[in-house]
Amino acid sequence: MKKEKTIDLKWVLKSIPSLLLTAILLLSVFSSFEGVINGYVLGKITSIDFNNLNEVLIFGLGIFLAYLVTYTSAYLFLVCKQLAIKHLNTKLKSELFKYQLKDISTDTTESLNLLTNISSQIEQRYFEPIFYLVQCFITIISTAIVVLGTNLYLGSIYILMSFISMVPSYLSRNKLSGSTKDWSNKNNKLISIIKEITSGKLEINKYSVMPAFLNIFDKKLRSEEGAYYQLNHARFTAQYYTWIGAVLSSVFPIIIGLICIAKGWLGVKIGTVVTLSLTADHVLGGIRELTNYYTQITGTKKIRKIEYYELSSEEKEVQSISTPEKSFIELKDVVAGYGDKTVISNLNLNIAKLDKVIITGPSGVGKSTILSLISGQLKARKGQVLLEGSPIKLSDSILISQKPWYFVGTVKDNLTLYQNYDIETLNKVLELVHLDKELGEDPLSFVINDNLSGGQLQRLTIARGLLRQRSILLLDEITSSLDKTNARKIRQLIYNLPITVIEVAHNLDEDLIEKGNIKVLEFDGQRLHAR
Ligand SMILES: Nc1ncnc2c1ncn2[C@@H]1O[C@H](COP(=O)(O)OP(=O)(O)OP(=O)(O)O)[C@@H](O)[C@H]1O
Repeated sequence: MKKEKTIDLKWVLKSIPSLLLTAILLLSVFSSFEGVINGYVLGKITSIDFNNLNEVLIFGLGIFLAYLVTYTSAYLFLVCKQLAIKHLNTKLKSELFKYQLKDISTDTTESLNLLTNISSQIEQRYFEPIFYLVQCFITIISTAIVVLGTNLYLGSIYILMSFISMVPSYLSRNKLSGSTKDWSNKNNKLISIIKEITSGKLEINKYSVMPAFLNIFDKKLRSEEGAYYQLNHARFTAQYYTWIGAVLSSVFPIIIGLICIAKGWLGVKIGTVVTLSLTADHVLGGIRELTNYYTQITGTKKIRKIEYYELSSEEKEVQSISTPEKSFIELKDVVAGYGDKTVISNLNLNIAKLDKVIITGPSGVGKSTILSLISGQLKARKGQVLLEGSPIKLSDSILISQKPWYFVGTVKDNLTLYQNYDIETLNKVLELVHLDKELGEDPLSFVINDNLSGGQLQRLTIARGLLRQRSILLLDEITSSLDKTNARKIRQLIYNLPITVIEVAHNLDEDLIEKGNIKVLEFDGQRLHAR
């Protein structure tokens, strides 16, 4: 099921503790005086009585405290902002990782790109600007009060004209957003090719085909760098138009002010124009910065939209459908495929409880696709995949592939996945998969670190599933990377397990098939025939 999560203002506000948010707002107010404090102090100096030393000293102390409060607030604002960003980054990365884990269709490259590049882009171009935008907004209000207090009419003209500078960034936001997404896609492709080449460097060197791969790498690199250049070019162009807007918005009010002086209108004096031009610059500057931050924020719209495909909730109550008594796993008129391609059409299959079934057939006909359907990884486009009459779930089966998953850690951790199980149960499953005697005196404490064979890892994965009492074991070509002896050993083990087994295989062990009463089904791409 396709889902979407957007990192937006509501998400940001919910992620920061309210006390910290209040502190940031208050500190923004106090630090906003930075823009007007010089003008205010210089203005006041003209009205001091220099014959009164007390008044001079009180004024001196007053301005010292005003500067101290303003700049201490500016410092504390930065500290609190960074603390808030720490909260946001932690939540963002942990949520992104969570979505990546839910989404079985994404690969490692996409996950890495999201957790590193995209999250740092969101930090720098969304989280940071939000705080500066708030600070700018408050600065604009406090300076606007001073400007309007100097001359209401001309001051209003200065402020209204400053909005011209917002137009270019508003117009360029879509272009910027598109360029950001384009760069992100190309960067994704570059990371992907780096991963592919580095993981295959042994083969590449063995067959002396490095130049061809370097050529592909160069092409992707050029494409990514080109997109990065286009992104920055779009940013600078937007910035240039913003500057032009800002120039127009500061020159027009000066001209109007000068006309007012010439005509003797609105009580404007040369001093008013000078004062307004000096202080109003901070309103303008604030608006210019505000539009800049606004441009950055809107430019991240596409990368803040996280799309993921989640399997439907496993806990959801499912409606039971009546099925023939013997049927355990049932595929009913199933249609399935990938993208535009249909691989399975109207397939029917019934497997009884504890059956041991091998599915064989030509390469590429869809045998693994049948396993993906039964494992719950792939959803049928039409028809039903049922377990005892209810839709099959991801958690109903154990799926073993050629390359079993493990992590560096003890056998116990790899079995329990940090859940609580008693030692006796753990030893029992190790015994079932014959791993109890191969890993030294204390097999549960054995540390796995690239030191187990493919077959041992497959058996460890089976034990992991047996521990969780899964009733179906799905095997996808597990013996293709094992030698004959090991392949036979693992099959003997599997065929004797008290659960339902479905194996996809090319190489069959006819001896075991006969002795174990194993059913062999041949898939020709259309139907499954008993051999
Ligand atoms: N994730 C995927 N995305 C797109 N197409 C896929 C995907 N997985 C498989 N296919 C395509 O579906 C078809 C069936 O693939 P599948 O792996 O099920 O066949 P198979 O019979 O198991 O093949 P083999 O015996 O070679 O492993 C193939 O044409 C394959 O290219």
